Amino acid sequence: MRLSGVSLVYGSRGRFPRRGGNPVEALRDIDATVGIGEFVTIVGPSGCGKSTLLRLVAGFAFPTGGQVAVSGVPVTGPGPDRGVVFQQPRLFPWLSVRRNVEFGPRMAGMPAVRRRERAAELLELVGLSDSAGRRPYELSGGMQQRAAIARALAPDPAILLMDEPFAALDALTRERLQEEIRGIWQTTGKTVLFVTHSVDEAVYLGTRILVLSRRPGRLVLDQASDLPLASDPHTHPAFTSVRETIAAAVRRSASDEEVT
Ligand SMILES: Nc1ncnc2c1ncn2[C@@H]1O[C@H](COP(=O)(O)OP(=O)(O)OP(=O)(O)O)[C@@H](O)[C@H]1O
Repeated sequence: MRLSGVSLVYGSRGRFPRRGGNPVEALRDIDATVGIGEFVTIVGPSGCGKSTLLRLVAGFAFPTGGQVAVSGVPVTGPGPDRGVVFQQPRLFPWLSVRRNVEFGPRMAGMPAVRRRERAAELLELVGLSDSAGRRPYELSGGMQQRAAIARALAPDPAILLMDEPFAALDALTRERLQEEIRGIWQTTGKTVLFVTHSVDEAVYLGTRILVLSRRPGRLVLDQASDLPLASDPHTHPAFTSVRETIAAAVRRSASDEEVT
């Protein structure tokens, strides 16, 4: 995935019109390349354009400058190669968990037997096998978010885009899901782009951490993190130093100083 000189101004060129408002420059001149299998976290002050960046990769919005390309092809809209998980699970309340997971493959015309197998594999992966027949409202917030992850993975996308997926969960559930998404990433080998407000979460999960400045979002730090995957990164001495580097960059970006 490559972002080349990506800028986005809401309300310019008649796109994303803001009634009665001035154009809002959300992102400015972002250059980044994300390799296959990377887990890239994006962190930065509120309103700096993190979600906008994800929406551009998802194909829900288009840059007003520069280009977003996936596998060398410019993004022209959403596609089965990119699965999205939002802060709210957005499950279909009238469908069972299994049918929610099967929804994408069903739309893509996958035969019923294969669809069922796929849903069963994914529900096992996210630990929801026992809840396959339940409706979303019968599940806790954490379970709903697990179901949303399984649904996003159902079309077997190469890239998983996650927009603050654990922000609405209680601390304990959030920690558990952070651990689980690391496991899922290791098992599936997906490329993950993960937006978060939390420096700890960004450092815990990311093999690479991107820090955006306050609006208009510019890339002020692109930090690789080589914390060992086999162990709990929190317990690794490097965790604290990477965390401090990222936290300092976020603090500086929030106060608009340049990060060198
Ligand atoms: N459709 C829109 N029209 C106009 N302005 C928008 C639109 N969507 C977002 N914005 C503005 O663009 C800027 C970036 O928004 P975005 O949601 O991408 O930031 P964010 O970093 O994800 O924010 P947060 O961390 O608070 O969720 C904000 O100032 C926001 O108000």
